[in-house]
Amino acid sequence: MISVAEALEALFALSRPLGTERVRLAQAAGRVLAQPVVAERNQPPFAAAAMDGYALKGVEAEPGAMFKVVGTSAAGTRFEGNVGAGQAVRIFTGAPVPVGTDRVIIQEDVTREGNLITLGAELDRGPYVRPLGMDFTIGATLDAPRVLGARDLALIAAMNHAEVTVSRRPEVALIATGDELVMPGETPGPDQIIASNAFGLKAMVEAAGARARLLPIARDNVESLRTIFSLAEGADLVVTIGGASVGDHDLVGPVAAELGLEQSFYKVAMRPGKPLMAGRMGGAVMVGLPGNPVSSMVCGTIFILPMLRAMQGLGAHPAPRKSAPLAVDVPANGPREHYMRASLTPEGIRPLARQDSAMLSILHKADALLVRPTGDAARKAGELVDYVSF
Ligand SMILES: Nc1nc2c(c(=O)[nH]1)N[C@H]1C(S)=C(S)[C@@H](COP(=O)(O)OP(=O)(O)OC[C@H]3O[C@@H](n4cnc5c(N)ncnc54)[C@H](O)[C@@H]3O)O[C@H]1N2
Ligand code: MOO
Repeated sequence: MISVAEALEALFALSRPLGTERVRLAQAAGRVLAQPVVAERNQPPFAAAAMDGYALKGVEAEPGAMFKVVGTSAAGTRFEGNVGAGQAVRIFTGAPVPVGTDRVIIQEDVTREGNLITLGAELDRGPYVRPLGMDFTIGATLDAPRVLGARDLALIAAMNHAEVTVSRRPEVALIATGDELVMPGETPGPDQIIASNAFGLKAMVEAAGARARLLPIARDNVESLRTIFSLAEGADLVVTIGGASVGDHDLVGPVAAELGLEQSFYKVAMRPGKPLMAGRMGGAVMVGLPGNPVSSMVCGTIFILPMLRAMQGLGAHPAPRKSAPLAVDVPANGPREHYMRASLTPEGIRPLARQDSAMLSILHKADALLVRPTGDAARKAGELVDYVSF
């Protein structure tokens, strides 16, 4: 059995970065920016008013001073003239500050009669002028790679780009296997259960930028598995769920081998998730997840998500870890790296009472996976331990 770190290395070796494509900005949220974005303009492109009021020369802004209003500068339509001594221009937020002025007096500090304004006894400090390029200037760069979020997209739009170059979304085919499974909403037979894993994994991989294809359930026979594998044609990553262990009905490995799987590894020293397999299958990477519901979701978090990030050009990095003090004592760990379902409390991280890899209700309560290294000694409450957040 190989270690989790070795398995991840092998998976990264299989996960080549996919190509890139251009997408409209409105479709770019959540995508991975593949090329830097460079500002094509200054923002603001002119000195702009930050408040509604009157633009005038700052040196003339004395309490009680009077000015003649000679025009208007609105957002979108500037005042074209030159503003002389004793003159002011009515101005609105976002409008270009006229030539000859460098200060905006807010309208609350002004009384106006006809074309004459008088400044109040106490003036706001101002100057309420945003200099040209105050936000960013031509050539300012947003670096790649990065996952594009709301703030990135607002900035890229302001830089005047209608499209961006992003990594192609990984196509992920999800194959649940087992005679015991029926789809949610169907009526299970007496010995059947509901197929849940592929739904959790679909949500997980889509949140990581992939496009998921939920294939029909493959039955525990060679023909059915062959047929469903053929529906995965064209995917970048084929993920099977279940049928990975050593039982007579665990046929995923043999059928995948018959279909050309070049196996990279089988079995990892981790708990849950031991019977994990992976390899290259034609143009795709194949990962065989264990069927136990918690095992498949933990393996999704620890292996599939980092692979999807690597495929999208974000680099080969394990699931990010943080550390927290233990809220309780924990016993020594065995020979497999243990990802314990745990909750983060004000007292520290606390493993949940039951750790059976079949229990989705426990996984659902957990907000962290407490990582116990292989052969780790017993640990006391208060000792710092690593965890992976969900
Ligand atoms: N003799 C041994 N038995 C087992 C070993 C072993 O080393 N020796 N390993 C155990 C471990 S650890 C795991 S994990 C499981 C994984 O087995 P498989 O990957 O072959 O999974 P299945 O047997 O198909 O299913 C296990 C369990 O999960 C349920 N399941 C499967 N798919 C789904 C799904 N899509 N949605 C919900 N539940 C699913 C299935 O009904 C079983 O209850 O093997 C141990 N055995
Ligand atoms: O490896 Mo299994 O996933 O412990 O239940």
